[in-house]
Amino acid sequence: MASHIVGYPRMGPKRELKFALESFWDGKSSAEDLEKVATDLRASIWKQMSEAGIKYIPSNTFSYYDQVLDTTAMLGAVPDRYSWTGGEIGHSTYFSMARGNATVPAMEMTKWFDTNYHFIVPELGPETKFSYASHKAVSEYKEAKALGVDTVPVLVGPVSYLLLSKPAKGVEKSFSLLSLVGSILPIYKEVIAELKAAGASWIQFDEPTLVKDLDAHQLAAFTSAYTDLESSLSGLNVLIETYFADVPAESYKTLTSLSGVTAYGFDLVRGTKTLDLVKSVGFPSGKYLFAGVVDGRNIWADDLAASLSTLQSLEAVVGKDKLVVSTSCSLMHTAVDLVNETKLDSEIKSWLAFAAQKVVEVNALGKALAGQKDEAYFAANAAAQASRKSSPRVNNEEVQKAAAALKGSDHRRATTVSARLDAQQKKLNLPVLPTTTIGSFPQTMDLRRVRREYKAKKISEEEYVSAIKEEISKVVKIQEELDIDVLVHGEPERNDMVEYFGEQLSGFAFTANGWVQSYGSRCVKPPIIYGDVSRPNPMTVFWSKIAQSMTKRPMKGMLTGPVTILNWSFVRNDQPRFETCYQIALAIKKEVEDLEAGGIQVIQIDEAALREGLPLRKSEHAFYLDWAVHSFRITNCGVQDTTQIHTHMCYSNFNDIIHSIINMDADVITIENSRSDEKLLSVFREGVTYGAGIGPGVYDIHSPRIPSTEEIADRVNKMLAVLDTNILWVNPDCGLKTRKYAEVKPALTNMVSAAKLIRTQLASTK
Ligand SMILES: CN1c2c(nc(N)[nH]c2=O)NC[C@@H]1CNc1ccc(C(=O)N[C@@H](CCC(=O)N[C@@H](CCC(=O)N[C@@H](CCC(=O)O)C(=O)O)C(=O)O)C(=O)O)cc1
Ligand SMILES: N[C@@H](CCS)C(=O)O
Ligand SMILES: [Zn+2]
Repeated sequence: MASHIVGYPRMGPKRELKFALESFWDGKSSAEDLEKVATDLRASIWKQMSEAGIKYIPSNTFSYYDQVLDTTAMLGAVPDRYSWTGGEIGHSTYFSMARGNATVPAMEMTKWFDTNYHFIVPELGPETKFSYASHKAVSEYKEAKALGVDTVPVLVGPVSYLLLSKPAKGVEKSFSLLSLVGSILPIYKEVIAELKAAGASWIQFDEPTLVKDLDAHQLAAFTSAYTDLESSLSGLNVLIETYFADVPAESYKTLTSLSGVTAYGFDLVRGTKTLDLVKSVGFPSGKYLFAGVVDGRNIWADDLAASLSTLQSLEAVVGKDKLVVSTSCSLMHTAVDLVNETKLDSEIKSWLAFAAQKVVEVNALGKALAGQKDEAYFAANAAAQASRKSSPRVNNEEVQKAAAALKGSDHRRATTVSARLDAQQKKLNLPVLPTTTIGSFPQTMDLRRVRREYKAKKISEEEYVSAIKEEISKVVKIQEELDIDVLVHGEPERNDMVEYFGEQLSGFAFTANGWVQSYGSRCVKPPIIYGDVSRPNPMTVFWSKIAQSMTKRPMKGMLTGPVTILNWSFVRNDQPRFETCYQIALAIKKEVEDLEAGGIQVIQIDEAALREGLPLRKSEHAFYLDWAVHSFRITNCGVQDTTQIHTHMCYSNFNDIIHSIINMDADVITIENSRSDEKLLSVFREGVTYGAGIGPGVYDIHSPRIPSTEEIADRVNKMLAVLDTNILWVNPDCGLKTRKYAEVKPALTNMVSAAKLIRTQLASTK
């Protein structure tokens, strides 16, 4: 029985690619140095899969930055502003598109479906010229072949590529991206011809948009694209890979009717309904089913007995020789190798499988189906599954009871937001258009070193506390000098806004090397939620009280909300996500109450990831929003009217969920906005009644650019045209942790000047 891997992490087990990239970008190493690291990483991945016995090993899933950007490079679809003059796209043009350069900003980055990975959004218009400008897919295929590994080259499919693109500036309203299908297919045909000439016998097209709600026109694009490619593809086995959810029934029909396609890959972890479709509707005879039973989005060891039983039931439908065991999606969304986790305790470790271990699981399932079951391996797996189910570390009855008691009730603060804002204003006495920041201040090398040395026990607790206090005091002073109204402590004690809380909550484990790529060279280390969640001790109160003691101005307590902790962690798969979310909500509630008791009058509960956690299919939105918003309200429903609750959100595409946001019932919401002013403001223009405080970001923190006072004032004035003066706050888009002080100080100076300028104008027109 054959086995297949959809894709593999690129960063390397110790983030070798990250360090090579950053060193190259800093001019500290050459292109050859970078390429050598990349070549070695690819070789070791192919070797590992080949030695494990995987039959269908992917190539071209490596990337220097992003696979969608690689496709843009392959198609030569470089926006004019990068002044590319043709030929093979080199590092300079490629990284300029990804990161911008001294004169030109980067292309837009957005979330890859509902993952924490970001891709670079192609910008296409009627004027875009396409040409075959990156031979990466072919050269990687040849590179593997030279190492003795015959791989399956992977391409982002043409229809998903177009559906994930955005219309170039100026043609936003008038242009249909799918009209370009005829322009990009000739390039795909050139790539296919070269792959065939190089000896490829399989090709994989990733078409993940097939799991979304598609209309008839979009579905027709799949039929016409693959019909057009059919003759070029003849002689090749063609796999269309879908992932992240089930394929809707209508799309399943279209997909399985495509001619020229040999195989279909389905995510059977998040797409259990596809499993039902295969069984009830049927599967085209003679075609291969790549059954994604091993979860690529998580770190749990597979329940091999359960997967084997699923696979056996599929065998009966598609035939023994047509079933291929696979991962649910690319393994790039999970951690790399459990072998490097030397500090994780052995019981928890026995429950886990990272990418390297998942490759072994896929192969073991394939062999078991072929009658060569490794009994010892399966028995060890069954024992680990049983130990996880019954472990007292997983189950905490008290927490389960408290979480169960939450269901069915509303958990809402007793008074209206306007009454609360009045009560708070009496205490806080803020000016109109109060200024604030989102939480983090620049994370300098020194600060990272202090945290690292403390973790490694190279400095004492005393030295650590004193270094962090000094940093907080510096940040407080800067804000007072800038005359910001509501201060933050700068989050210097936090490695990451989710990992930091995970490290302090019970029911969480954390890794030493469990990095997952978030964008480019940036990685996150999601904590692992393995058991019922509780908060043994206060997590932020110590630092918040110290920070508040340094100033007379209000100091925001700074927490990450339950939905964001959930969405950015590896979550347990033995209970519904909402159960875990309610448990985290109760833990954060205790922290909120302790902050309030400690004299903190303004508490921000970040829900940066609430929007991105929205399910891919509309039919599931209402249920998610209901428990997500409820979880947020649980955290703060018990505070006094005079305690001001803020929340902050990134990715401001809120128009479709504005009523849920209002329903969160926060006193103030700060929103990332500066790249989409118009979008956000249009909601309010359309007459949505909004009475809480709101701070749409007035400048983009992702860019080193310093906004002028006039520019910020102009933005604020635009907002005042649709929002009441007494509810508007002035703040940047998001936290400042990735910026330098040389950028932050002038930008905030201009922000405060803009607020003061408009306050004066408002006072004179009264
Ligand atoms: C807001 N965002 C976040 C997301 N997800 C999260 N879980 N957290 C987020 O904040 N998703 C959406 C966005 C994504 N944005 C970012 C932005 C920046 C990063 C980033 O910079 N990541 C760092 C690692 C962060 C971290 O945990 N650092 C630790 C440890 C530092 C470390 O590993 N040091 C090295 C040595 C390096 C050195 O400085 O010498 C080591 O110890 O080996 C810390 O700061 O203490 C990154 O480097 O990629 C990610 C997502
Ligand atoms: N408080 C966090 C929010 C990031 S989304 C920060 O400022 O970094
Ligand atoms: Zn943010």
